[in-house]
This record gives sequence, C-alpha cells and structure tokens, in this order.
Amino acid sequence: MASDEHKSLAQFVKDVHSSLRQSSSKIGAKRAWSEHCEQKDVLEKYARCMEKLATEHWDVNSSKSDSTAVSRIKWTTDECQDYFINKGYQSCHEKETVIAEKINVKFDQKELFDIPVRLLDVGSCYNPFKDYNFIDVLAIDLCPANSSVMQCDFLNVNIGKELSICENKVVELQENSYEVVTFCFVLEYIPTPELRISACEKAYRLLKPGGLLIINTPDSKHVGANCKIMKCWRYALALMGFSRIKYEKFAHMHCMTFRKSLVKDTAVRWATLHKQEYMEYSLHIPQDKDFNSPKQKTEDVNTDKPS
Ligand SMILES: C[S@@+](CC[C@H](N)C(=O)[O-])C[C@H]1O[C@@H](n2cnc3c(N)ncnc32)[C@H](O)[C@@H]1O
Repeated sequence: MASDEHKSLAQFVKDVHSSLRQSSSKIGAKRAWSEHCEQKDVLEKYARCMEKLATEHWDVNSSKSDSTAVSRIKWTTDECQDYFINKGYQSCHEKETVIAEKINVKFDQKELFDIPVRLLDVGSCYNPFKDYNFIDVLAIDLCPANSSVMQCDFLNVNIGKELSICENKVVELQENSYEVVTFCFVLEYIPTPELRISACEKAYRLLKPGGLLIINTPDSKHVGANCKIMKCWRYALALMGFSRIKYEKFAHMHCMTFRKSLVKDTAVRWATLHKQEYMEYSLHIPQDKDFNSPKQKTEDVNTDKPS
C-alpha cells in the first residue's frame, strides 16, 4: 500500500505532466514548452518531489525481500551488463547479418564500444546511475536535483562534433559517441507525440552504431491494455533505424531496449513487414487527449507512478 506521502508526491508529478499536455493543446507545444521551462519554482519543486519519490519510496519498496516491484535502474544496468560486458551484442550482430543478406545489403561495420560504457541519462533528475563502475554516465536534466547532473533541455540542445559543458550547463552533445542513451520515465513528461519522436531522433544521432536506447515508461495497467501503443512505438522506432531487442512489462512499467542497427534498412524491414493500419510514425502515450486507438479508448493510467 502506498503511503500518503508517496501518493501526494506521485500526484504532484502527474499534475505537472498533465498541465503541460493541456497547455500544449491550448497554445501549441512550442510555446507551452518554453513557458514551462521558465517556471523555475515548479521545476525545482518537481525535482525535489521526484528524487524523494524515487529514493525514499520506489527504491525502498523494490528492495524489500517480499516485493514484486522491479527497479527501473537495475533493469537498465542489467541490460547494459548483458549487452556490453557479456557481449550480447555479438548475437545481435549475427542476426543483423542474416537480415542484411535477405535484403541484399552488404555491410562491414562493427560495433566499436568503450568500457566503461558511455551512458547519457536524459531526464536524470538525481543521477541514479552514478554508482556503477562499468558505466561512465553523463546525467542531464532540465532542472538537476544535485550538482552531479548537468542542466540541459534535451529537446533544444545542439548536437555537434564535441561535448561542450559550461558552468554545469550542456552547450553541445557529441554525435555518434554514446554506447547507451536512457529515457527513464521521461517520454511521458514530453507533452506531444511529435516532440517524443524528436527526442528519439536525437538519441539516434548521439548513439554509436550498435548502441542502445533504453526506455522505461510507467503503466500500471495489464500488459494487453496498451499493447497497441507499444507496438506503435516499436514501429516508429524501427522506421528511425532502431531494432527492439528486449521488451518486458512489469506491474507498473514497460521496459524496452532498442539497438541502433548498423544498417538502418535492417530495422526498417521490421516496420515494413509488420505494418498495421493503426501504426504511424508517432509516439503516443495513453494520456494524449487525441489518442484513440482503433478498438480501445485509453484514459489516464497509474495511480502510484508518474504518468
Ligand atoms: C519522472 S522524472 C524521471 C527521473 C529519473 N529519470 C528517474 O527515473 O527517477 C522525469 C525527468 O525528466 C526531466 N526532463 C523532462 N524533459 C526533459 C528535457 N527535455 N530535457 C532534460 N530533462 C527533461 C524532468 O526534469 C524530470 O527530472
């Protein structure tokens, strides 16, 4: 059972997301986002609430011996360990080679990774990945909760040849330079499907070939409830050049790992083969007002996790 404090922190977080979505539909996403970024008091309160919620409630709940709750941070780091340290990328490479042969594409690209792996934690808040020695994290957030996180609006940051940080603010992120980009409970903060697509396209540019985009998104409904949305995500990300290599639904979240294919066409092939009428190049979440999947209408989800 969630405590009163747990519920009120989660409610504040959900209210911020929901009011941003509402103002985006009223005044347009661009203006709503820039006005939101000016609300320093709201952003700072959000950072404090989020850190408390994550460290004093979720982490404590998931560490109890009888708990079925899964930690989004542990799930993500386990994925990195399997793929980079235990060389899971080799079997992905082999599968990609088979697909490339089927579509008559020749490639000689290889995965060239560094250990510790460079992980860009987008929307980090308080830097939950800082204690893993096989990970070299760059934690960024609109409003950092502490000084180990760099200030950065990922939707508007420049991507170029070099990483440039000035007085704890990111000026430019370096393209093609990360083994991992994580969106850990971040995409539902971003108010429109178009801006979510743009965030994933940026992640694509920042990743090395074969690198991982790891997405965790909250949802307390059963696995079937929003499965069409998740299939649409897979479709949209495949068109971008990402192959989904892992998907798990837990009681309160979806966890997904996408690999930036060495050759974009091998990922696009999945989208071409699996296209359904309801799929489009878009990243909806159930809470989007205009979202109406063919056979289901979805409402706000999650009573105890941010939406
Ligand atoms: C629900 S919190 C998740 C925090 C952390 N990733 C976790 O899992 O505990 C979402 C975070 O994303 C950040 N965020 C949202 N949009 C962002 C953007 N465009 N650039 C950087 N950070 C962003 C927010 O400031 C907030 O700290």
